[in-house]
Amino acid sequence: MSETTTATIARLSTTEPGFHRQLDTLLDWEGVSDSAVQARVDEILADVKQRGDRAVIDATNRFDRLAVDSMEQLRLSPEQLKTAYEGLPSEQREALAVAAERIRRYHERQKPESWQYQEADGTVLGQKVTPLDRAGIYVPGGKAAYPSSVLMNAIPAHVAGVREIVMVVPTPDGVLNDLVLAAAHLAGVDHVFTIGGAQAVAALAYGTQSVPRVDKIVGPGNIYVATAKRAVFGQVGIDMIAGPSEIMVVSDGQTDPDWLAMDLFSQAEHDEDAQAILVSWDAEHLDAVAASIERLLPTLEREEIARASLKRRGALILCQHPADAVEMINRIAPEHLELSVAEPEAWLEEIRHAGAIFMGRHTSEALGDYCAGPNHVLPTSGTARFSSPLGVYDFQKRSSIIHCSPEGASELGKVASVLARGEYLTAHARSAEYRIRSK
Ligand SMILES: NC(=O)c1ccc[n+]([C@@H]2O[C@H](COP(=O)([O-])OP(=O)(O)OC[C@H]3O[C@@H](n4cnc5c(N)ncnc54)[C@H](O)[C@@H]3O)[C@@H](O)[C@H]2O)c1
Ligand SMILES: N[C@H](CO)Cc1c[nH]c[nH+]1
Ligand SMILES: [Zn+2]
Repeated sequence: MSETTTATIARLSTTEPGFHRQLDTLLDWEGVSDSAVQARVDEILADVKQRGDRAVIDATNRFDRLAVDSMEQLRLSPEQLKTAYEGLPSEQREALAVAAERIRRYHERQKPESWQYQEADGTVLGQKVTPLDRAGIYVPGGKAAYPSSVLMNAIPAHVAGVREIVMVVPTPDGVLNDLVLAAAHLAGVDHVFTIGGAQAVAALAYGTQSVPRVDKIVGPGNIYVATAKRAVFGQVGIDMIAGPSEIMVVSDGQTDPDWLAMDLFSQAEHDEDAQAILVSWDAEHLDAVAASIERLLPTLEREEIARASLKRRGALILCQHPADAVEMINRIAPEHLELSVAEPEAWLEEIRHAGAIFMGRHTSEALGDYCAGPNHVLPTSGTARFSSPLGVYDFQKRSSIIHCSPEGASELGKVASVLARGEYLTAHARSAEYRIRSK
C-alpha cells in the first residue's frame, strides 16, 4: 500500500502525498463489484426461481458440503430448538436471556405509533403503522456462528408485531450450533431452515415448495448474501447492505495500546474481508499499538483470519489533529466507531456518518455486538451515509390516512381542480369537482 506498510498492517499518514488515493483503495470492498460473484449469484437466483427446493438443495450440498436429498433435512423443528435451549449450560442460557432482555428493552423505545390530527372543518389526516406479515431473517454461519445475530434480527421483528418470522442459517458440513438454535427458540422464530448464501436469499424472496416467500429480508452476510439481497430488492424489501464487519477507532493517545489492538482484532477476526482502522494524532501511540498488534496477534484463536484482514484492509493512520479525524470519520462512514478519547460527547455533534458510536475508552465495540442493547446489524462499506441500524422501523410500514369532511372535500376540491386542469388530467379534476358544494 505504501512504503511504510509493515508485514502486519499498513501505516498511513494524512500528510503523505497520495494519502487520499491510498485511503480509497483501502476502503474499496472489491468483491462488491466483482463480476464473477455477480454472475454466480445471478445463476443461483435464476435456478432457485425456476426449480425451487431442488435448486436450494443442490446449492446447499455444493457450497456447504452437505449430502441431503430433501428439504425436510434442511428444516429445524420447534422441538429441536427447544431441546437445544433446555440443554444449554445455565451460564449460556442466562447470558442469552440477559442479552435478549436488554435488546428487547432498547428496541421497545423505537416503536413508532400511528397518529392522527383533525382540522377545523372536521377533516382527519394521519398515519397508520402496520407490521410486516412475514419477515425473513438471514443469520450468517459460514465462518462463525452468530447466536447474537439471531437475537438482533428476531427481537425487533417481534417488537414490531411481525406475524411470522422465517430464519435461514447455513450449517457448513452439517454442524449445528446449539446456541443459535437456542436463541431462535428464545426469540420466538417460527421457521428455521439450515440454508445460507444466495440460495437462501432467493428462497426467501421467491418462495419455494417448502420455504415461505417473505415480504422483507433482513440481516448481515458475506459477499454472496449482500449481492443476492441487492439483486432481489424490489421483489421483496431489504433492510440494507450489511457486509463484512468494520471498526474505526479514534484514539487521543491515552488508551492502553493492548486494549486498542484487541478492539481492532475483534472485528478483524470475523472475516478476511473485515476492516479495522485506527486513527490518532499521536505518532508514538500508534507505534505502541503496532507493537501490541505484533505481540498479541499470535495469541488469537483466529489469528489467520485476523492477520489476513489486517494485512488486506487494516491501517494505522497518523493525522495532524482531531479535526482531521472527524473529517475521516465522515468520509469513511464506518459501521462501528470507537471514540477512545477523554471527552467523547464533545465530538458527537460533528459526526454525521457512523452506524454505531461507542463513546469513551471503556466502551468496547464487543459489548455492542452482544448485549448493550442497540442492534449490531449495521450498515457497512460507507452506506451509513444513508442507512441506519436495523430496528423496529425496518419491520413496519406506514399507510397515510385521509378522511375528508364534506366541507373539507369541498375546499380541497377547488384546489385539486385547478391543479388537475393544469396537468390536463380532467377526470381527476371532475372527480374532485363533484364534491364541491354549491353555495
Ligand atoms: N454487519 C453486520 O451487522 C454483521 C453481523 C454479523 C456478521 N457480519 C459479517 O457477515 C459475514 C458473514 O459471512 P460468512 O461467510 O461467515 O457467512 P454467510 O452466512 O454470510 O455466508 C456463508 C454462505 O456463503 C455461501 N458461499 C460461500 N462461498 C461461496 C461460493 N464460493 N460461491 C457461492 N456461495 C458461497 C454459502 O452458501 C454459505 O452458506 C462476515 O463478513 C461478518 O463480518 C456482519
Ligand atoms: N460485529 C458484528 C457486526 O458487524 C456482530 C457480531 C456478532 N458476533 C460478534 N460480532
Ligand atoms: Zn463482531
